[in-house]
Amino acid sequence: MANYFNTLSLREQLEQLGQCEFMDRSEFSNGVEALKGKKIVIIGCGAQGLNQGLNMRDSGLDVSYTLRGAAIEEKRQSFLNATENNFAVGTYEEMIPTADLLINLTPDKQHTAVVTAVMPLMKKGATLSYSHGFNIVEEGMQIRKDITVIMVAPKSPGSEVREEFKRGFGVPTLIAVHPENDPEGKGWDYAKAYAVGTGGHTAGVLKSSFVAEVKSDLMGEQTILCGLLQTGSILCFDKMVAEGIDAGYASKLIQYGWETITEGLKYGGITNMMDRLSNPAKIEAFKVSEELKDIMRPLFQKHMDDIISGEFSSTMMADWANDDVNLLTWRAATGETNFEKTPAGDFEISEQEYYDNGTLMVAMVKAGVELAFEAMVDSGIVEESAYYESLHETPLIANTIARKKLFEMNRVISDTAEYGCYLFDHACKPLIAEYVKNAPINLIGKPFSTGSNGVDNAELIAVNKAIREHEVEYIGEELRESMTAMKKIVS
Ligand SMILES: NC(=O)C1=CN([C@@H]2O[C@H](COP(=O)(O)OP(=O)(O)OC[C@H]3O[C@@H](n4cnc5c(N)ncnc54)[C@H](OP(=O)(O)O)[C@@H]3O)[C@@H](O)[C@H]2O)C=CC1
Ligand SMILES: CC[C@](O)(C(C)=O)C(=O)O
Ligand SMILES: [Mg+2]
Ligand SMILES: [Mg+2]
Repeated sequence: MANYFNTLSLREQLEQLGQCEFMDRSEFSNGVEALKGKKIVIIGCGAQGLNQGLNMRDSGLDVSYTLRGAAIEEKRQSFLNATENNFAVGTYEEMIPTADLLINLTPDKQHTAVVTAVMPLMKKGATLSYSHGFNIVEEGMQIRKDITVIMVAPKSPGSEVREEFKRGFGVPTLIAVHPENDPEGKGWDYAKAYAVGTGGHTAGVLKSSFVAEVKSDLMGEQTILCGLLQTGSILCFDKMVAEGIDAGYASKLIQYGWETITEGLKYGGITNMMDRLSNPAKIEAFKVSEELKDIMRPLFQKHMDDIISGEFSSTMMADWANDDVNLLTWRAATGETNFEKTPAGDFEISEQEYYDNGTLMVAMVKAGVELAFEAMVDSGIVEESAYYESLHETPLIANTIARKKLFEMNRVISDTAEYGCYLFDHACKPLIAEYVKNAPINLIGKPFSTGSNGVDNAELIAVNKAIREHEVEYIGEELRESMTAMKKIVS
């Protein structure tokens, strides 16, 4: 199998990378109709499998699960996830021949083996769905020609796919139909109905391509969504402790701080997050973010370049073939960091204090969102997609850190995201460690401005203008207009 993207001509690559159309809510007026009465079978009941299935069942669809034999015999967690939620579960042989829509929600590393095993059992004319297109795009998986191949990719961890749905909202979702596999022309109707079933249409759906989803998803998860939150957590914690701040306080400020400050981001973009700071802190955070952007820009660009060229996927697949040695080593090292090992202390921290004492964290988020957005757009990824993959999803990942720190984030995200997160973190930490170490103490753990809140008018006006005029702010304002059902998480 060859990397599918690399087999395309440059013209085709650019065409597929740029495929992205924001779908008006009226396009979902038929709701889940196209899948009503169809038999939906999900393979795997993990982070996405369980939560997508719960949403789809609540939306009136007929959902059941198939698991590999050993998972059923040994009553593994995936079996318990499905049965404790009263879903029917069966072996591949029992369930797959009955499926009209078979949804592959196993880890990406397993896709070639899983799809090879299930394909012969699929009935003629059935549909196969993915929530991430790595197997098709980076591994060049070939699917039987009578089978329709679609993708419904929530831009969110599985846990938040469910939590947002229960709040009456959803998560932005990319849908696609594989151009090589749409023999009956039903792919888009199925993908649309599926996105309604998971609640994605309430947040925004992009009609995209497998290629655009894969290249943007890998970039978001490696850099701003997971990689930089990990680097920032470790370095900000060590900095505070080195400056004599109570370790329990530092641990709590970071564990819950990302969630709190990025809630401001989700509601009103970088502008709103920065507006939550005092004027002097905002001016300082702006300067720091510009300096961090200059230091980190080459790293963000390298990740984007390696993702586009296929260098990243071949490196990760080499690790898969090497028993995940890098992944497991990095995972163990993360567990040994001081941040991870220090429990959050018993401190009351108000919502505003997370901003006031987290100027450096705000600057890191601003720098990371803007750099990821810029690198994606420079590579031909459409702004809407780059926005979902950088700004909108950051708070959804931050929610997982609030639950159980980096362990929880890396447990909940996919195997590709976990690998990419560590890869970025290991390159980013040495790059910005000195900068963070030498930063003034009042950038983190203490309020930036303790005395006067006075600032120079001209400087404040220039900073506000620069913040508001970044492209991510324009597209964000437009996309957030249709997010009328968005609900508050941090109160
Ligand atoms: N994690 C996330 O939040 C996101 C994931 N995605 C995509 O969704 C897909 C699923 O990822 P995710 O939910 O993280 O996966 P998980 O690792 O959470 O789930 C794995 C499930 O697959 C089963 N499984 C594992 N190995 C095999 C195998 N060899 N054969 C059959 N079943 C297997 C496991 O069951 P058992 O081991 O018990 O057999 C378990 O039920 C991926 O394509 C991912 O990129 C997309 C967006 C976000
Ligand atoms: C951010 C990681 C992700 O892409 C996701 C939750 O969207 C994943 O692969 O887990
Ligand atoms: Mg993703
Ligand atoms: Mg991903």
